[in-house]
Amino acid sequence: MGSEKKGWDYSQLRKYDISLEQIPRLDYQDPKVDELMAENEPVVITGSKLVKSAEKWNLDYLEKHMGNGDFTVFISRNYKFKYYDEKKILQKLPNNETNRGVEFTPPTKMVEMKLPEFIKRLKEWKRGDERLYLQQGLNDTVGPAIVRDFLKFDWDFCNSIQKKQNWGPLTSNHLLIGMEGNVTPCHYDEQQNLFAQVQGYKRCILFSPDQFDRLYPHPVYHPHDRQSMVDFERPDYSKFPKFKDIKGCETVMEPGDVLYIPIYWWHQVESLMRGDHTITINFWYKNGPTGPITYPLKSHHKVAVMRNVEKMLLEVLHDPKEIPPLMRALVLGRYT
Ligand SMILES: CCC[C@@H](CC(=O)O)C(=O)C(=O)O
Ligand SMILES: [Zn+2]
Repeated sequence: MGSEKKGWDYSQLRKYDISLEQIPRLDYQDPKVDELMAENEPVVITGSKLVKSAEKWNLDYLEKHMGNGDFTVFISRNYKFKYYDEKKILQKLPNNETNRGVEFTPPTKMVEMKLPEFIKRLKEWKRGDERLYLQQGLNDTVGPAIVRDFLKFDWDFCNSIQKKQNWGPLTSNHLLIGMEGNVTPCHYDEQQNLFAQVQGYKRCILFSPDQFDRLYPHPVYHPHDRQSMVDFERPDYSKFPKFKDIKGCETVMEPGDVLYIPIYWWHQVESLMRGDHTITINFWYKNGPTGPITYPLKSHHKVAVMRNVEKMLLEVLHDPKEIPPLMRALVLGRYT
């Protein structure tokens, strides 16, 4: 996959003991793109003009035109930005009761920051400093120039995909400005995703939903729901033995590339080390109505079933510790 002529090389990729194939890279006019997407298979779509109007979005342009709004910035003491759901953290409610969350220390701080401050900290960053990752849903607080660029995205291109693949509505576009070396650890989302690279190089490592039992997601009630418990750089094979058999695929995104990340597909995303900052715009879509059910169920349907079983068991048992003995009694010696 190394491609010096394209401005990056292997030394900028973090090293993992994982077998990875290449995600196909196909021109946006290639009919095979639609076939792969229809099969919920990832594909890098090249040559589209989806975010061409944003190719001029360098830091100076953004500072000038992004407006004076507050942007959501995550701050990490290391290079990882593992997502957590605040609503699942034990919280004191106004009436001194608590929600049904869990004790949890967030691994990153989430702050609201003006863009000039974010850019200043990005430019002044040196090794050992806290890392920053701007992750902001694009909304109408941005300046008119950005709105103009946004309106000039190739909406015919993504709307035609949405229609062909029978997806639900576009729910959001997130602007992602990451520092070189930042990593979003392995997780899955419950939406279809067109992941459009605007500036810099981003490595995307993907795993099919059928790798669920090799990636050990946190329990559904945990703030790190949907996130893998496995630390790719130092996997604990005693706790996560099946991770040894993990099989995935990867690509290094270049400006202009659009990666289709299918719903429920695991992905880990890294801004190349010793690269420049990266800018990405993602397009999250609700999934469309499930087509005709065929048996055995597809792996992503089984993930949805497992999530529902977990939620139901938590609802009726209340205590997560009651789940393993009940599931063992239900399965062992009876279904095994
Ligand atoms: C907030 C979204 C982060 C992104 C990964 C990355 O670019 O670091 C991702 O996981 C996605 O687009 O689904
Ligand atoms: Zn994601």
